[in-house]
Amino acid sequence: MKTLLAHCQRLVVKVGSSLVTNQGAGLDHQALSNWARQIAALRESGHQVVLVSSGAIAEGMQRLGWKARPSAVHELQAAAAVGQMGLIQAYESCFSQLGLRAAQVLLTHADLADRERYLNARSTLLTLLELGVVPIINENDTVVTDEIKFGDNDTLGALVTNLIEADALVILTDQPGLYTADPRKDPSATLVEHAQAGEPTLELMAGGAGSSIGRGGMITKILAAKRAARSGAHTVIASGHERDVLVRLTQGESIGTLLEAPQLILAARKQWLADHLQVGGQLQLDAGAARVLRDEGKSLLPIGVTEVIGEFERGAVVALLDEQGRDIARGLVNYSATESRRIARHPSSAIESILGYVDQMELIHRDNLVLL
Ligand SMILES: Nc1ncnc2c1ncn2[C@@H]1O[C@H](COP(=O)(O)OP(=O)(O)O)[C@@H](O)[C@H]1O
Ligand SMILES: N[C@@H](CCC(=O)OP(=O)(O)O)C(=O)O
Repeated sequence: MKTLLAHCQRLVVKVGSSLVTNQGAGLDHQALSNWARQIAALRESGHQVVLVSSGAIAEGMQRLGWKARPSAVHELQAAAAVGQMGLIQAYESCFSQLGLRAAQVLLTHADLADRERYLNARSTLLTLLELGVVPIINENDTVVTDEIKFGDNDTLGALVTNLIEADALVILTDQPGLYTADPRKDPSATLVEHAQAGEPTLELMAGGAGSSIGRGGMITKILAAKRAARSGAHTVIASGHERDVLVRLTQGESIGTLLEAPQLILAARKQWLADHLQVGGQLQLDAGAARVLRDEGKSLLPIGVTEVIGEFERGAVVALLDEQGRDIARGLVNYSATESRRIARHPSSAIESILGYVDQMELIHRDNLVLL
């Protein structure tokens, strides 16, 4: 069990408001530089890390000189907009001192529910990781209100985990992990070291936030672990104050609470693609394309498509038909039906001259394709 995280290469690390701020008084710069140093060490050891960080509202309150968290949503949104500047400046300075580039990415849950935006966010994040950049994500609080009311970046962490198919979600908070009851209220509560993500009993243990700074509490972390497990990712809930917590976790040490995903990533993703999305259209494949997909696990290139059936947007789920018309696979398509029709039967090298731009060389990337 100890070694589970040791096998995880792509990680989403989420740090909550309760950690990022210094008892509510602005940002804890020492803590930020500490995580940046650990993330730099992780990159050195070949890991890819996306950071989901809260703290915009807390920092905004400090900058605006507000003593108490406002209850009016528009004031929270204003504070988040002011504070996000400080948050990202602080990270930028920590990472640049370590010779690492960071990038700011603001997302909403709705962005990730929209297929086209989902694919755009996915390819941007994966490109940033390939470039060795550390993406720092927060909610785009200006355009949403639900999240800000519940203060729940845990869910965003899980959605990002699903989006980039991370191997693990590490949720750092102000407690050593999940306890059998809220330890602030029940001193006899004990630490849960290991459980299966999605186990219903976990939800009974978790209470709301313990401080006036954090909002979601443990329940959002438990639900985030359940969601992360849908794409096969394990979740660890641990204290952000624990020395070298990220480095030690990836070395296989058992710290905090490990919520294990029941399925392997590919199996879970397969299930998700096969179960959760309706088919927007169909692509008729030639015999060669059907064979390499089936036997060699390749991506689908436009040259192997003979006909495009239906109307769909980029990011739609389409069915892939073999020469006999059998539905052999599902996949998320990188081009709309109109574009797909134009590039079908052509080599990928011709995409740019036909469409005037290239998004991806594949019509459907292998990672977004499941054989039935
Ligand atoms: N079963 C539990 N185990 C641990 N902490 C719990 C539990 N139930 C509720 N909590 C509370 O959840 C808080 C962490 O959530 P929150 O304040 O929202 O943090 P964050 O800002 O890191 O998301 C803890 O400080 C604790 O008081
Ligand atoms: N996006 C906002 C609120 C997010 C939030 O409070 O989340 P969390 O403390 O992680 O449960 C912020 O950065 O302040």
